[in-house]
Amino acid sequence: MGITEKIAEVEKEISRTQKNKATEYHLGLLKAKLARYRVMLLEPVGKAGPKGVGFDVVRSGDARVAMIGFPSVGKSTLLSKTTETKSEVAGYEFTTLTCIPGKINYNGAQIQLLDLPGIIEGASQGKGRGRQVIAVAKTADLILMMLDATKPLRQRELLEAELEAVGIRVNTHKPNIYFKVKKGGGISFNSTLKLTHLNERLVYQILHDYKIHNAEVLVREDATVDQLIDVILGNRKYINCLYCYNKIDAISIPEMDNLARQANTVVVSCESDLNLEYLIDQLWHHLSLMRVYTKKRGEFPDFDGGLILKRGTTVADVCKALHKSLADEFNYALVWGTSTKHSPQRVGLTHVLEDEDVVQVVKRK
Ligand SMILES: Nc1nc2c(ncn2[C@@H]2O[C@H](COP(=O)(O)OP(=O)(O)OP(=O)(O)O)[C@@H](O)[C@H]2O)c(=O)[nH]1
Repeated sequence: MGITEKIAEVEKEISRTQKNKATEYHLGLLKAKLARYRVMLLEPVGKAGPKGVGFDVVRSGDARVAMIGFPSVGKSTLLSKTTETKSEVAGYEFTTLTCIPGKINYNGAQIQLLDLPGIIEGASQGKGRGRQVIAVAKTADLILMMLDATKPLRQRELLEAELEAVGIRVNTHKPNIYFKVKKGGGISFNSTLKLTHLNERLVYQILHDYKIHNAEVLVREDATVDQLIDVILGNRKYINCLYCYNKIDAISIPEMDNLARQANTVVVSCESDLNLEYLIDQLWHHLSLMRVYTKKRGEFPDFDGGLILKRGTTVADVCKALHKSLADEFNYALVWGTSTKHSPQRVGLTHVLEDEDVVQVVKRK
């Protein structure tokens, strides 16, 4: 029996099994098995496929957004409406796969938008080009899930299930579980709170299933079996996802209102140019980007050449971005903006900046 058949069989058994306290243990083991098979399918050992070639798009700009969605949801239309002129959009063609990168300029940042065509369906089953596409999706700072507002809501569930199956976790945090494989000493299992999904026996069995006999496990949240498996496998990617419903020109206002109220969701019409600016603004926010302007003593801030940084950036990061030795010569910085009580305020290297702050670095004499 091939891996795909084995996966199908375990999936069938999981869906057949009723979910209750009595079956929790059995289900946990099935999930561990399923995750193990999926890893075998997606990351085959040996030289199953050309590594590093086939689907490699040069990273450019300040952030990368991977757009996924079923065919004909309007991905190409969005790309042509929001990104730079077609002549600058290069097509990367590798066998059957074409990935089109476009560039969005917003707030002085360059955001690379990748159109990963028709990708994801069947990717978790190891079908065709899926594997390389997933590798690219995993390098994204944000996933933009394009959905068709005129189609049933199930499309979102299908795409989410595919992402889940290939090890991409969206809009969630890394489980708070400490896990370390050891050379000896058996398995030590502890938790800092009462667990409702995991117990010692189940954790031992799952680790046993992965042929891990010596390890330290410390669970610091009421984690599920799936979260434990994610931590054991260790190759999960936690990426934020923005849901974009296109074609709102073709649905009623109450329907649109319903969609727009969902979390992390933007509704647009690419064809009628509705709400596209808001979509780009939301991309910027979900990417957690911010601008910081620098200023020399006695001069106006350089509002054209701002630095694009991740939210949570400190003065030390700005120094690093400006010059590698600047932090060593640093005396103090003056900051104007919302991160300070007064403007300007004298701050040190650890001061956390906010969007549109102006920074003047004063070096030691
Ligand atoms: N009503 C409506 N139709 C749209 C809108 N945006 C795109 N379409 C139509 O949807 C169809 C598919 O659009 P594309 O941009 O080619 O979709 P795609 O997702 O790139 O499709 P693939 O290349 O097959 O992956 C086209 O006929 C568009 O005219 C929209 O906002 N409203």
